[in-house]
Amino acid sequence: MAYAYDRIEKDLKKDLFRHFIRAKYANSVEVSRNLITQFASDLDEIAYSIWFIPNRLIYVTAAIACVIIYDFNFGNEKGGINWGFLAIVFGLFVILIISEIILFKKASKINVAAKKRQEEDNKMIYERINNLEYIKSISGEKYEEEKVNQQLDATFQKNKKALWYSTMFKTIPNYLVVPNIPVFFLAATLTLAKENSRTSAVFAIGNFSGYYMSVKNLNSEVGKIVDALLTLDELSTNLEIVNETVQVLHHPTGHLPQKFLPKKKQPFVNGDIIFQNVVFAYPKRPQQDILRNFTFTFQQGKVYGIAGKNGIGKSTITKTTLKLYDLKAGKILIGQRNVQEIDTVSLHRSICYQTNRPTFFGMSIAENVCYPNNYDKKNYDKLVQAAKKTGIYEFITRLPQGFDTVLREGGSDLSEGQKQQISAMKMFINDYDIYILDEILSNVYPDLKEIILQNIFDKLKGKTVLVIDHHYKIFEYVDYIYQFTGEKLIRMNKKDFLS
Ligand SMILES: Nc1ncnc2c1ncn2[C@@H]1O[C@H](COP(=O)(O)OP(=O)(O)OP(=O)(O)O)[C@@H](O)[C@H]1O
Repeated sequence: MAYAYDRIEKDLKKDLFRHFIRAKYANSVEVSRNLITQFASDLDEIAYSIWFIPNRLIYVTAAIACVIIYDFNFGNEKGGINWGFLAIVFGLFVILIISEIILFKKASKINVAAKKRQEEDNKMIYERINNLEYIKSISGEKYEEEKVNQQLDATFQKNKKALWYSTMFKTIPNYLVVPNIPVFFLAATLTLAKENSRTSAVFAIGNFSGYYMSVKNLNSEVGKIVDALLTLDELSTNLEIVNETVQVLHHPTGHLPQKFLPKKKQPFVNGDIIFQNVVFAYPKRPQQDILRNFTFTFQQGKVYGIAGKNGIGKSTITKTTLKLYDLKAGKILIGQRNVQEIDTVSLHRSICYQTNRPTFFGMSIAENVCYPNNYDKKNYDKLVQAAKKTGIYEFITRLPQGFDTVLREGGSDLSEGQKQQISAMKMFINDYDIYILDEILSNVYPDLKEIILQNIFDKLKGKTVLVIDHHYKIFEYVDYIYQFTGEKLIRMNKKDFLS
């Protein structure tokens, strides 16, 4: 059993662009990593263009010169034009040009395919990074930065060697040296042609066939090289990706480009949450089962209040619903789908998880509130409304940048109550299927909390809502109240409970 993000981490180890994750944090070693990658990528581009442009020119010019010289030589010897020889030469030319065209087409095809593959890889990696970010933010777990950085450094050193090896011994020779071998033959032919036309004819044929062979070899080599460059373990030689990294690094909010975010999709048909014989223990304490053969159905559209002793496992019910951890046994289904099979980002897009300890990314208030969707300025009015409903509008408008104020990572520049109010804005901006409210607004003063709760529960009508709290006043808004024991949720009489 492992933390969900540990699992994702493991997957990421094998990715080409793993170092990318940390590149989001400026001033880190990743900046230099990316610069080296960019350099290598540029070099590759240069080598590629050199091979395709000047080399072609040299060949074609030299080959035409060669034909003219040979023809003159033969013609002079035999007292006329040697049509047979000329035909052979032109025949070879035709083969050469056709092979050039095939090669060019193939190379372009490979490029298109490679680009598509890279885009897919990028998308997948961005999704995973996003998942990781979610899990970090939602679980409140501290990401093991040191450990990850050490791993990344080791990987980077390994990759650096692989990169230089590839550049020095694969890319440059393949693109520059190999195609120039026939040029040497061509030069030799031209020199010899002056002295001995028969020898020169042999050289001419040797030259053309040599060239033809090398083009043919390159034909397959191009594919292999592009592939080798792309699959270089955990390393990006792709300029586009590097540019994206640079964009991410330079973006004041450091968040991921929208095009790589997974499209919003409905991961389940309704908001029923079904726990089936769930056994769960935290990975750090595997012997201590918190959920012990727990079975329960939370129905779509109902509001549940969950009470219980400290440490009994109320929050654990919600954390397992969010797929933050693996289960020891049993299943959790949401709208008939096993949560383990639902993509984490889609799952978290459909579940609004509010706690008394909200965390924030180092991006603007507007972006934090809209996250994981991108903030669209068209939604400004929605933001204003949400801020008013959560009683934080005055505070935000007093900030010089208002909703565009960039928060410190974690939101350390806000008071605890303000964090909870800003986080609660999410409920008025985005539409979710399931809402988990775990001791929300615990630091907001009682009168304001009352107003905000009224607004929240007005908004959440018809949604599945799980409310966990020790301040039972919030349970006035719920349909059912349950007491959690670790094994069971025991239904309480609402009136008696609240009196
Ligand atoms: N990340 C973790 N690793 C190990 N044990 C944990 C972790 N998080 C919680 N626990 C343990 O799991 C048990 C249940 O915790 P949980 O947070 O679900 O309780 P709770 O009922 O919500 O408590 P409270 O009302 O105090 O918030 C506790 O004994 C806690 O110590």
